[in-house]
Amino acid sequence: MATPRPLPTTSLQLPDPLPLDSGQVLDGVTMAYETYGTLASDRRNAILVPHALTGDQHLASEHPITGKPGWWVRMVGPGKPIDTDRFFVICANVIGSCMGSSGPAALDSDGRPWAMRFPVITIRDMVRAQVALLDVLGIERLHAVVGGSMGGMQTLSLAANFPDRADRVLAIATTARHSAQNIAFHEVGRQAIMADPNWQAGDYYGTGAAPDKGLSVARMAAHITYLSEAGLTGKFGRRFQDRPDGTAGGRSFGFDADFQVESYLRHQGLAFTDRFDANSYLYITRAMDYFDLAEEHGGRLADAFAGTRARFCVVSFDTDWLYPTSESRSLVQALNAAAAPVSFVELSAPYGHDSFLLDVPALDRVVKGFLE
Ligand SMILES: CC(=O)SCCNC(=O)CCNC(=O)[C@H](O)C(C)(C)COP(=O)(O)OP(=O)(O)OC[C@H]1O[C@@H](n2cnc3c(N)ncnc32)[C@H](O)[C@@H]1OP(=O)(O)O
Ligand SMILES: N[C@@H](CCO)C(=O)O
Repeated sequence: MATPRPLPTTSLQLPDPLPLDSGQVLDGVTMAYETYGTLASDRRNAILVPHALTGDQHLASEHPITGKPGWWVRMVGPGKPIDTDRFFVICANVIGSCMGSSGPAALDSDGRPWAMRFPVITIRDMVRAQVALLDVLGIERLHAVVGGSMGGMQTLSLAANFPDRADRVLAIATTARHSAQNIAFHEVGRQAIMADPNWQAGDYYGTGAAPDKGLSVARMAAHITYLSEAGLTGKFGRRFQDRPDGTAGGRSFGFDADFQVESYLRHQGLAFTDRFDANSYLYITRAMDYFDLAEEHGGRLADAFAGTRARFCVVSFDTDWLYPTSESRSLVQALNAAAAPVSFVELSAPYGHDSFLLDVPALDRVVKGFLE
């Protein structure tokens, strides 16, 4: 199958100041985004794909830092479930992130990095920025909005706050509210970053020493939550890591990475620091923790969807303990109570929360079917 041909990453400045949930207003917001496929003359074939916590606009194109394929290249492209021969697909880096859209690592109008002067943002703020981008692109109504994890939160927020903007809403491996456990894991990560002496209250840009140790530990802890016990056992079990000289590993009676799973996590943590900014990690995890769609709409989740005319599809994975199926069921019940048309499927996959990024053919079928 042909590789999708994205336009190169583009960025633009939103024409109007962006009002934020905090009460602040963000001026001169930059949105970095990629598009795939061709916009139909009636502009009705657009699909917005918001990304997850550490994702970016490189949905189906090579990542410029890691050189790896885009994070959903298996899902998006010609003939794929999100078929770029039919649909015009838009993926924008969320505000607060670090791949070109406005965020703590970007420069303020005074030419200095925002750092911790960047306002605290919410999922709804991210969505406001994406809707403003759609306005600039002249897309009034989406064929669909599709996202997993934090991308799924954005699909729900868009449906709730901009009910006329999407015909279909596909929310995968997500939740309508961050739980105490979700917040707790994020707090461990944030504390690891802020305890790193290189963090310097967020003013580390240009010092040559970023809080990589803290960010790496944050990612290690978070990465465990994206996997499943069975997945980790299947991949590594209690096997020892070979030593750097190639000899068989074992108990070192020290604190090297004796076990493969330790070595793997250290690798995941370190690799993450190459592509992600520690302050962005603070801001985006905070936005996720604040996410509570019911609270935003008077306390009853069904009321969040009162004005929607979209069709919904909710997908969970049986091994996802971060956003378990029970949370998807609550979401579906709320959609039912709002009389919104919704289909729901719990898919079986061994990989845990990150199953939505991996090879799960049943997910491909659900996505393709729902977009028809
Ligand atoms: C939705 C969005 O917006 S995208 C989100 C952002 N993107 C991501 O989260 C992608 C990063 N996450 C991952 O890669 C996640 O691990 C997954 C679960 C999605 C990918 O799973 P898999 O493809 O099965 O990869 P896996 O988890 O086995 O990791 C492979 C990596 O671990 C390394 N590794 C495997 N075993 C070991 C070990 N014993 N010691 C050290 N490193 C190891 C591999 O060398 C490989 O490294 P590389 O990525 O630098 O090439
Ligand atoms: N692993 C993905 C999903 C987390 O929810 C990410 O890093 O964004």
